[in-house]
Amino acid sequence: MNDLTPTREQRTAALEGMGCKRKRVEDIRFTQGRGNYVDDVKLPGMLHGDFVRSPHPHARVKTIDDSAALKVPGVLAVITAETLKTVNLAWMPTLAGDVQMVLADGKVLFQNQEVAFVVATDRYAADDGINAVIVEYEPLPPLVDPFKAMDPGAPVLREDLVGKMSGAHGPRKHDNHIFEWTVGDKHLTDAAFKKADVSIKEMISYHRTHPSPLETCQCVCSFDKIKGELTIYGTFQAPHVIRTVVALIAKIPEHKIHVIAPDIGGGFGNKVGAYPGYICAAVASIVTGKPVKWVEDRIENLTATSFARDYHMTTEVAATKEGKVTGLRVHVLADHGAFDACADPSKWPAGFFNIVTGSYDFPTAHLAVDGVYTNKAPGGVAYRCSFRVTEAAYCIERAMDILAQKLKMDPAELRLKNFIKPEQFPYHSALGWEYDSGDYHTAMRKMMETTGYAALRKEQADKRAAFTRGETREIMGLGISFFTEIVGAGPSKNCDILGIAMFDSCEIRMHPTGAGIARVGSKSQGQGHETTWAQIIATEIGIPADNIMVEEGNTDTAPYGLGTYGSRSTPVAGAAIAMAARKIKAKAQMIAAYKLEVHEDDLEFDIDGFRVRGLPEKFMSMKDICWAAYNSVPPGMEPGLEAVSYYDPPNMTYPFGAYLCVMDIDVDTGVYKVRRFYALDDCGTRINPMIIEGQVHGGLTEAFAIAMGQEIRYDEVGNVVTGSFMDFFMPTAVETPHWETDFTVTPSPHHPIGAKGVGESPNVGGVPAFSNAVNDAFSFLGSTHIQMPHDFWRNWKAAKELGAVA
Ligand code: PCD
Ligand SMILES: [Cu+]
Repeated sequence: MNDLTPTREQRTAALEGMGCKRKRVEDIRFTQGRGNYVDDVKLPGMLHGDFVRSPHPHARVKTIDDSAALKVPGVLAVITAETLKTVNLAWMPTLAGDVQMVLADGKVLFQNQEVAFVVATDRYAADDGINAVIVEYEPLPPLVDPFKAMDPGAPVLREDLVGKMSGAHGPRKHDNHIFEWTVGDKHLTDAAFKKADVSIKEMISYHRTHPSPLETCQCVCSFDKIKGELTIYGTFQAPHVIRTVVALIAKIPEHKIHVIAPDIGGGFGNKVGAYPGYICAAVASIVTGKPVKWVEDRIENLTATSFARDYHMTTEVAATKEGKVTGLRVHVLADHGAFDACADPSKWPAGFFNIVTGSYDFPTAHLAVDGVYTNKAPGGVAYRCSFRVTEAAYCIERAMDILAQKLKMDPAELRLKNFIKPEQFPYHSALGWEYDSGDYHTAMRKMMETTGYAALRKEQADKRAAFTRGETREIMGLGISFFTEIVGAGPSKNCDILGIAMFDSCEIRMHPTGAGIARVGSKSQGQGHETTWAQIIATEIGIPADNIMVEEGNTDTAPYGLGTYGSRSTPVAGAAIAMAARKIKAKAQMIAAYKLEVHEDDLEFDIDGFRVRGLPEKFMSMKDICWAAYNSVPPGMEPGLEAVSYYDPPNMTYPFGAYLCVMDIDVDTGVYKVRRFYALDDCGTRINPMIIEGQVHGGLTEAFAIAMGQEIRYDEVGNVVTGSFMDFFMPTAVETPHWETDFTVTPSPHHPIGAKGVGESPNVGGVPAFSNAVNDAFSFLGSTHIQMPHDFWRNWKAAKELGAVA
């Protein structure tokens, strides 16, 4: 060896593999305005479609008169439910087993519901056309309050379901009832409550909100009449699922449908489902023979394509007087809006809400969820949380604080006392999950030490005393959240979408010169998959990440995958990538053995190639093996170096974290200041620490938004009053707090590289930390639970109701 021979460290660094803070390769195009989004797709002769929407939350549609609209210059067609009926597309199936109107069929069920689709030569003409369509409505009484949905005299919303006393998830109790879902042991839980020394009961609501990605939902549909082929460019988090759904409902053979999800400007769950715009643009393209673009505006996005949360959780915890939890009972009233279009795996009507026992060792628990229809937009998407996990984490983390308050115990101490212990993993929860791994005590103690938790409590006690003496008008809150996420849907034994098992896939093809392409079934919306997927391959096969091109989103080239949401890409697609890489490596080893004239078993992998055991100078680099794969493979072996893997995970992964929010609130104005926010995340093996940090920053910012003001609100007659960023809180850099991030590493025992998801964790853990901080600040004035969102006005109102403000 001479001085120019790279060291092992240098060889490892050159790969930029797992653990490296590799710069995001996709940002080169994004930061130079060279991204290719759906709105950048401009096809020759392309038309534009836009919707006539209902001003009423609940009304009968008497007539739709399009004669004036068709006279508007540039308007070519007006599509209504009647048009769609001719192709059997007036209604579409939802992911939750319900059906949904594509365009109003006799009735409208929420404000801004799609009523007619106007197709024109440009967007302006389409808009003029919309204004010229005359719709005659007969208003009906709106049902806004979910608690009144099952009243005997409640207006019946879904006339198509009248008399159907059973739905996709079992029996229905009322015409406005969708399902009841129960888990756990009711009998044992009731017994635990009877025996309990202490118990708490609280109605904890997680208000309706919306993911509102920067780029709204959109598509371009182009039907080629001669070939009978439909190409759809769209903002899809799950392109293959869209292809299958289109094949099933439009009866076009699946190989004649090309779905392409180009660059996506944020998804956050909003782009999982299928919306009327996609169907209408496709039908319009088939009818006109021209490509048709549909791009929703901000108001349409906020008010019509999906929502998140809207869970009303009556929560009870039983405990001993020493603070050991003995039982959990939760009833959820879930407001699903006008159609059940919840984006969950098919068998899970309330997603994975049964993770509600959280990080604690509850010997017994019982959960019941009732889903109801109201005159609100349909949806129920995850919004940066794996299928109702943020609702569950909020529920249990608020409840633990309320219990601590009742027991007069420190909430950190109460948590430490009840955590699942490291030796209990794999842990079987009372509500049916098997937690793969965790070390909660270590994470919690690290959080407490790093933040100086004890000193902060002391400061709080002093401030409270000063407040009581009238020396200050500021109160201080410490918001702890210790969450357990469940991500990586999922094992095919219990997770599917419309019958398709939730595996994921990767195909790697190595080229002769030591570069390659990896095609994956996931679809990045900003997460940085082009960067991180190449890092996994780099470490696995010893080819620099820079030499691996990652491609996602084109259903013609990518292997079938279930897409990106629920932080499933790392747990599922990430595993498929590692497994495909290992197949490449196994073949490479055979080639190297042949070339080095040794037995395969005499070789060991060494960073970027294979070395003969005991003969360190006999080495063949991966790069050279790639070349050999195309000219001198062992006799009988097929040339080439490529592999495919479809990975069905044996279990979910369970990331966790310990967060602390330190907040000061001025009682006279309700103005809060987030003094500190510390977030420790454990996502197992870390692929790219810089991307993880970015994910945590983004997720915490959304958590901050949700907890502190963001809300989709309806007035009492069903008008949606938060339809723009004037009213819907979207924090900018000005409001956003400073984030302190930290980590521990507890690998997943079943994942090939030990990684768990992380993208959603900060939202799941963040919301309770903020809310607990506000509640903790006010608790000494006598409150137990103040409802989110905690904007200035509500804080001031809370202070007033608690007698702190005259
Ligand atoms: N351990 C680990 C984990 C992870 N990672 C990284 O991180 C990321 C993320 O991941 P995950 O967790 O796996 O996830 P994903 O699947 O990929 O994704 C999803 C998520 O993601 C998040 N994030 C984000 N970002 C951005 N930028 N954008 C967006 O849109 C978004 N979204 C959000 C959401 S909402 Mo849902 O849908 O609601 O359910 S779900 C979600 C990527 O890149 C990866 O690779 C690493 O590195 N390591
Ligand atoms: Cu969720």
